[in-house]
Amino acid sequence: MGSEHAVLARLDRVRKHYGAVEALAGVDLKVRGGEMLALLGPNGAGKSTAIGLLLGLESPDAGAASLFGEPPHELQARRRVGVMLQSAGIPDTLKVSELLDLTRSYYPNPRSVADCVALAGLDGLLPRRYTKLSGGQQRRVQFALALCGRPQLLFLDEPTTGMDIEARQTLWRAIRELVAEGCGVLLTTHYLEEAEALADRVAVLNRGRIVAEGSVHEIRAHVGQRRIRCTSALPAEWVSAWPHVLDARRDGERLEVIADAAEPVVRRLLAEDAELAELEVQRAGLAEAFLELTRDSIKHDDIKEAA
Ligand SMILES: Nc1ncnc2c1ncn2[C@@H]1O[C@H](COP(=O)(O)OP(=O)(O)OP(=O)(O)O)[C@@H](O)[C@H]1O
Repeated sequence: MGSEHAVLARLDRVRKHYGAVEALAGVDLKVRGGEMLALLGPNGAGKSTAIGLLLGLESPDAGAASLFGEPPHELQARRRVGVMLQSAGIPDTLKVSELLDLTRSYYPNPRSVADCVALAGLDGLLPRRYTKLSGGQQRRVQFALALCGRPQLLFLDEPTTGMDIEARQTLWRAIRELVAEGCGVLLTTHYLEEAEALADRVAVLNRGRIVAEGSVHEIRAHVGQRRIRCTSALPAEWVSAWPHVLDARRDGERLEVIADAAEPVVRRLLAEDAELAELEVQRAGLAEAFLELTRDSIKHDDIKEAA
């Protein structure tokens, strides 16, 4: 295996409790070079805890965390990492240019200011005071600070929260460029389209457990749901009561049906409505897969807890 896909960070059977809360309940995770891993999960699933352990900000109760094969708190390992966390802890009296110069000075071979500005979309922001920037602009500066040391591994904890579409697309472009250069990226996000657009692999965390892991395609394939769209006058409430139909809704003339099997539903749609047109059947997206996976595991846990 080339160094490109070497494992840069890993959790091995990691458990972490906060009092009675089991934040991670035996998690295995690997982040490789030249790859983006998206860590998805509902609020409180354990995503930030996993990142905190990989960065050495927290210690596991059991199992092991490692960064470049070393304990994560080792300075040598941490120098090779760029981090964008939800709480930034940035000194707020400085201008953006001063923040960038200061952070670049920590690294032996930093990226040029011009590169950082281009990658993070900081045009016009360098002379501005960090505290006076909008939330989305501050996130862009945090991204520049995360990448200015030429990290081999980037941790991005909900990086695009508060960004407008253009800023989000600039960040996506930059992330793709960094991954193509061989950087490993661990991304957490609540925007599933972000994971769908960027991730090579997805791990879904729920209640401290990995409930699914694989490519976006594999995660989608985990669930058998199909999305059926057509132009039809059939009432959505009626269709939603048919066998195999999980949900049906109307958007103007278009009827959208989520089903656990496409063929019987399509046959009945065609039989009930001779005028039906523009029929499309798709595998459901990551959002549906994610909801189903996390819903199933909640049910599963509830059953186990009740037993
Ligand atoms: N320092 C702490 N003290 C006590 N409980 C904590 C602490 N940090 C996290 N927890 C709890 O551990 C669980 C996992 O939290 P974590 O922040 O890792 O979730 P998350 O997946 O990052 O959530 P979000 O999407 O809301 O950011 C939650 O129940 C949370 O309340």
